[in-house]
Amino acid sequence: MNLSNEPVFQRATMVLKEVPTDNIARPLGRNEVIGLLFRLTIFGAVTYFTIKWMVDAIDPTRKQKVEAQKQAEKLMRQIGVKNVKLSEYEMSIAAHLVDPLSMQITWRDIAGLDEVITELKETVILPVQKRHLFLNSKLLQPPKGVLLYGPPGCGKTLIAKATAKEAGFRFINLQPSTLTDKWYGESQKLAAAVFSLAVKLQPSIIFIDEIDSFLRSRSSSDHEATAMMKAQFMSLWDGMDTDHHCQVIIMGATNRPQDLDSAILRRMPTRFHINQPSERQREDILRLILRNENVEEAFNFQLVAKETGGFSGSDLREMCRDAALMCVREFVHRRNDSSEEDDSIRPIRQSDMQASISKMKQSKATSVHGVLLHAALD
Ligand SMILES: Nc1ncnc2c1ncn2[C@@H]1O[C@H](COP(=O)(O)OP(=O)(O)OP(=O)(O)O)[C@@H](O)[C@H]1O
Repeated sequence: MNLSNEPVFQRATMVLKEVPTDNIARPLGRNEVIGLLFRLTIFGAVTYFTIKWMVDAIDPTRKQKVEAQKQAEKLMRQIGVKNVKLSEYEMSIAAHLVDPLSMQITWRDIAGLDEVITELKETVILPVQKRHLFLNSKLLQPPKGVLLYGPPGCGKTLIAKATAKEAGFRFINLQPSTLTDKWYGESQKLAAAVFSLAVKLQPSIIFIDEIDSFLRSRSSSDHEATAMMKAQFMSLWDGMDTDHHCQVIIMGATNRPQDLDSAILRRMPTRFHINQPSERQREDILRLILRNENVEEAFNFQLVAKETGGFSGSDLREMCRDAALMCVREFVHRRNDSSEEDDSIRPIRQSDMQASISKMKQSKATSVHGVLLHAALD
């Protein structure tokens, strides 16, 4: 013992002596125990909520989560799902549900893809709608994975949405970035939530546009978290595959099927090639796009189809919109220039379409040139 501190030590001993020892040794009374427990509970609760508040405050995704929750609750109400409890992660995924009221696309909105539609009806929709007919057959179960592949703008998303609408499936439009933009560890919870939500909402379609962007061939340069998420995604998929009562279909769309992981391709045995439309298909698409528009009597659809080789459905729509806008512009100029009260917009003429075709060809050539230049610079 350090004797230089002796006075301090002596004072401390005196203080201790003054404390009645029976106060320390005696058991606590009932009220004291209750009081103590009460204080401990309050202290625990305050600590818990303070820590929670601090964690929430520093979480950069908090605002997104709150928004996602509101959106999800609204959509769940719209699709008539009640009394289904969702986890926080399922809520984030539910925000990507497509509102069935806004999803009005049916087979009638798709032109030139009759063969694909017939096959989809036979292989995907019928086994779901007439389950009782297929119950005993293992061969004729609806596929758990469907791949739509082909160049951009040719109707893959349209096909997926129309399938969901016609079959009465709920449609989860999953953007790969929803899963990949998250913090480490969150991706896996979100991937699990995709499947658990789809099961809770079944029958449902999980649509993954540009599926190659997150399920591409695995490579050694993959981030550890990405590799784990991919592996987990596949095992969840397999889990669903073994459950014959599960009515969830994963529908993926890609412009680059060659980049997809072979294990993913194996899980998507039902594949549809949605190719660039042929001349005949372009004519059908043009007729569909212009069905409710004011088009001059002598309009030659066949000629337009002939002159738009290499155009996608989306190009054709843009081109028609451009031609229709020409009529509107002319109407506005006419009204500004003259005082006469002419309240009608003239029909779309062949010459408008011809001008739009030239414009579209030019813009396509520029963008191809841009892509090539980019590739050369890379
Ligand atoms: N076969 C078609 N019939 C009618 N409209 C079509 C067709 N193909 C494309 N379109 C038009 O082009 C638009 C884009 O099509 P969609 O989004 O389905 O293409 P996509 O193949 O999914 O393209 P991306 O690969 O870029 O996602 C549609 O909204 C529609 O207006």
